[in-house]
Amino acid sequence: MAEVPIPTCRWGIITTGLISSWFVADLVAPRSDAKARHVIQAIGSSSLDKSKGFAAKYLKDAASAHDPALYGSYAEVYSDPNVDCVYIGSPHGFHKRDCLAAIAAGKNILCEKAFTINAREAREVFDAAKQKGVYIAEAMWLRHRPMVTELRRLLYEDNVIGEVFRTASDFQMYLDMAGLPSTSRYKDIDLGAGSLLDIGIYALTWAILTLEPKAPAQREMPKIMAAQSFVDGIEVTTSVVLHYPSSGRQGIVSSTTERKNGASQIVATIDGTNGFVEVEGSAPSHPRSFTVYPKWTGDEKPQGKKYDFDRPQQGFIYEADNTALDLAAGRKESPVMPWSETIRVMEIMDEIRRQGGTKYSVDAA
Ligand SMILES: NC(=O)C1=CN([C@@H]2O[C@H](COP(=O)(O)OP(=O)(O)OC[C@H]3O[C@@H](n4cnc5c(N)ncnc54)[C@H](OP(=O)(O)O)[C@@H]3O)[C@@H](O)[C@H]2O)C=CC1
Ligand SMILES: O=C1OC[C@@H](O)[C@H](O)[C@H]1O
Repeated sequence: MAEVPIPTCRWGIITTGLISSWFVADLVAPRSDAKARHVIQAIGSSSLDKSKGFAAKYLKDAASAHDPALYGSYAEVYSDPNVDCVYIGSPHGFHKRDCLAAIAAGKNILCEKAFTINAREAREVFDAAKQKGVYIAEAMWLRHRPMVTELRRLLYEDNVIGEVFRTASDFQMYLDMAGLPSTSRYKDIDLGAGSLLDIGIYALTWAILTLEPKAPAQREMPKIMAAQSFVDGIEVTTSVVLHYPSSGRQGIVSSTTERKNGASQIVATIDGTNGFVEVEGSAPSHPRSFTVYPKWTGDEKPQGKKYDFDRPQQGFIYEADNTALDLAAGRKESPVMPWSETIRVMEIMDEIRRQGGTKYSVDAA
């Protein structure tokens, strides 16, 4: 039988920081059941030396050996005709700037979360993408995991825990704020510092994914009650209650950079009238498996059924494959994370910040 060709995506990577290293490492790792082929076509950084160092470190053993073009600027990546899609891994405070520059050059884009600082910036970027006719999507990689699709099927088609009434998710990541330089993206307010946009967004995503069965195609704006705490002007803890008027479902969503997730490996809990689900992993961004339990009525925790999933590297390959498939199909939006859903998430976070008190300078614009 003739082999069905898989699409190839030639990526231009913007920045050489942590997330770019994770993304690239996953893309070049060998695998057998590839839905798409990924080529690291170009790397753009604030300095050529950093691009060279990044390529030497993360691409030297790559099975898909391909020498990327190495640039000492982002603009050279945007104007490289061999780049199909730009991956933006700059701090969130620069996402609008970097997206608009790539769009102006006619490039397709996968941009890290949080997509922008606020919903207004996100709308501006999507308007520009629409006018230019390019693809753009927020890299909310959690939504692309096969585990999430299976969990939602079990919750809302098989109704394995009865009526879902509540989800709780907490993202804890200890940061030694005093020890960080003032230029760190975790500390510089103009880069988008604060736990909500950085890690709370994952806890929020777990609530949306498990409380709204048909999102993003059909969704409901929850009522929001939120509080935030600050150290030296930077938000370090956010707690939110979401309440969905039509179903009564509640989300309890929180994030903190003041405390490390200790022994707990539970990153989200979903409660239903006949049972509950615990999602296991090292953080809400890194789920590993989930276990479906019957209703807990006695003293002992009941026996659950565990659903384990393949863990190809960190799991960035799912969003990368879907981006390549979107581009090959000529789509301008990701069906997994469409523009309207990114805007909705930003609007929820805007409201949390309005109640909690986090203000970024661009909010005033
Ligand atoms: N999906 C996920 O799991 C993760 C997503 N992220 C997201 O990725 C983005 C970047 O995070 P992360 O990689 O951890 O950040 P890093 O600080 O590790 O890297 C950011 C990179 O952006 C570039 N940059 C440009 N200007 C600045 C500046 N003024 N200060 C700092 N960096 C600058 C630098 O690259 P250069 O010098 O090469 O231009 C730098 O290496 C954030 O939006 C974050 O939310 C982060 C971690 C995980
Ligand atoms: O997205 C993220 O997940 C993992 C964290 O290390 C990081 O700060 C955050 O941006």
